[in-house]
Amino acid sequence: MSSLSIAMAQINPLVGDIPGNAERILEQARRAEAQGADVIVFPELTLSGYPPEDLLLRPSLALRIDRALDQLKQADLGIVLVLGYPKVVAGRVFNMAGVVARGQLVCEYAKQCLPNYQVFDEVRYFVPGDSACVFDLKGVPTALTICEDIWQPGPVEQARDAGAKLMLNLNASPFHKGKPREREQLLAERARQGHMPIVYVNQVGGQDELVFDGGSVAVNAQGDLCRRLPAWQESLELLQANWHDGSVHMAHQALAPQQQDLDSVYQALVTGTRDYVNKNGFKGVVLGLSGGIDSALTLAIAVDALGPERVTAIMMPFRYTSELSQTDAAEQARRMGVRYHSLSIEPMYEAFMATLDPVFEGAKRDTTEENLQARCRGVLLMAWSNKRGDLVLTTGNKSELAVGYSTLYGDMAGGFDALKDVPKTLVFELSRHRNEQGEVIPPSVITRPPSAELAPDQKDEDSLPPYEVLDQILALYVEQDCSAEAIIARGFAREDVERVVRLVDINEYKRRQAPIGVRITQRGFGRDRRYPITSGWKLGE
Ligand SMILES: Nc1ncnc2c1ncn2[C@@H]1O[C@H](COP(=O)(O)OP(=O)(O)OC[C@H]2O[C@@H]([n+]3cccc(C(=O)O)c3)[C@H](O)[C@@H]2O)[C@@H](O)[C@H]1O
Ligand SMILES: Nc1ncnc2c1ncn2[C@@H]1O[C@H](COP(=O)(O)OP(=O)(O)OP(=O)(O)O)[C@@H](O)[C@H]1O
Ligand SMILES: NC(=O)CC[C@H](N)C(=O)O
Repeated sequence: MSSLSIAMAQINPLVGDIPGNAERILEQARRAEAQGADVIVFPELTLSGYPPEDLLLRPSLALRIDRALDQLKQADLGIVLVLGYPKVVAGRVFNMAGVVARGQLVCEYAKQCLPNYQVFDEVRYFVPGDSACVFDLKGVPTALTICEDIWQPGPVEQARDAGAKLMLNLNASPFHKGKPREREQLLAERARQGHMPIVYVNQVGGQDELVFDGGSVAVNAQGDLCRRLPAWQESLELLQANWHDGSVHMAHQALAPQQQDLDSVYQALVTGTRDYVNKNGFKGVVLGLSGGIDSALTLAIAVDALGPERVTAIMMPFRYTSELSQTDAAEQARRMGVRYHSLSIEPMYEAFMATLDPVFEGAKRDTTEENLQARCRGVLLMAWSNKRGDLVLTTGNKSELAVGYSTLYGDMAGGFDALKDVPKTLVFELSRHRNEQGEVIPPSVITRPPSAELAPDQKDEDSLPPYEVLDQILALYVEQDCSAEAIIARGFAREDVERVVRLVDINEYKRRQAPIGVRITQRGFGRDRRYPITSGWKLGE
């Protein structure tokens, strides 16, 4: 019998920072070696980060990767490195996993299953591999696979047939609600199918609209979960295995708890916001705090992501802003300990109207005046951003973005929208959930009916179906691709469905100009939903 100590390195690489990622790899490898690990496993495309998108098309890619691999080979490590990188071979790019041992690249495996659905478009960049890679790891025949390879039955069966007794699987598997459970079920099935344990290492952290939860795990050949790393943080943990009677055996070891859905979604929003702000070098964030629930939840996320000292909230009252909105906003800012200012938009609104009145020639009031209020606020927030170097957080939720219930260059002006993929009903649930950990949002913000306060006594539900109904229709239409008729057949009022579906379709132009935000569902308004703006498609079908 011999023992094998496997370090699982759940790291947060920075996309494109190949030298920096090589340093991160070396730092983790030295730590793992000092703890006695034989091998260290990193996530998919460790050197480039995931997804590198069109950086993969840059002419200097091969040179940069070769330089980093040379640095790793020359590092004089006693531990075996298993890492991922894009590899250019005769002008074709492979999504590669490589094993570096004793200063040599001892074997390489090219990903065979290239995901090309939802947010993934690997076929645009990579050529698939066609064979298993089994190498000797302290006497154990060990196979490599990369992320999507494990979502299909082929590569595991192929590795088993090639004699592998252990599988190391490198991942960049983005989060959506429910995904951690889905992955663990899948891994159990694959381990049983391959008759071998699988060590699954995922990356963690935010990358533009994607967020990676980590949640790396190891399952034994029977499909039992033996190890789970904590979600939403970098983690380096050692996994002990024994090799005897021709099999790798793993006992149950520490299992970080699996989170409830609301916890994991909230953490996804916090992680996505934090990494966007930090990785893009912003000092902090600023947002308009209206006393409504969207900006309240966005503020809580920002503070949990960055700490109160990096967050500024600005209330910008107008004649329709209620007293309650102003006291709630000030109270929430106090509870969260953030910088708070109140800047009236009355004078600038009046100045715009005075300029426009002669050319509008007494035209009746409509949404023009409402949008002007939102745009005055957008101008102030962007001025703060320019002067102070803070990123403007917008606050639009998925329901609003779906139906175009927001103002271009007004409340849509900004750089990042934490709630972009969060339906309004989930905004309420998350706000209550956050308050259970400490009441940071004044309860009246959660209990009062939502209003844009752009006209006297305005309520969102005067112009939209109730959010419970709206969100169900949107989930069916946007996330599940149902037709309007199919949604009506499920019992929703024809009038509501036709109106909502029409609004979704005609507001594509607005979403194309919206800031990016954290994707937490299987279908966000981003990389995974690409509709033409100019389109003759009959609405809603
Ligand atoms: N296909 C297309 N391609 C490119 N641009 C297109 C376009 N169609 C219109 N446009 C442009 O877009 C303009 C219309 O968009 P926009 O100016 O945004 O204005 P619009 O969508 O007409 O109005 C904003 C709506 O959002 C509501 N709102 C505003 C602010 C906050 C909230 C809230 O509660 O969160 C709700 C407000 O009550 C109103 O119903 C048009 O005047 C035109 O310039
Ligand atoms: N009086 C205000 N002071 C500061 N910011 C405001 C004010 N009114 C609106 N905003 C900004 O514009 C965003 C959209 O606000 P609006 O009230 O129109 O819609 P909402 O979707 O109900 O948002 P919220 O629930 O945050 O009020 C707000 O989240 C906030 O960032
Ligand atoms: N990077 C990948 O291959 C990811 C694809 C995979 N199905 C996942 O989401 O986990």
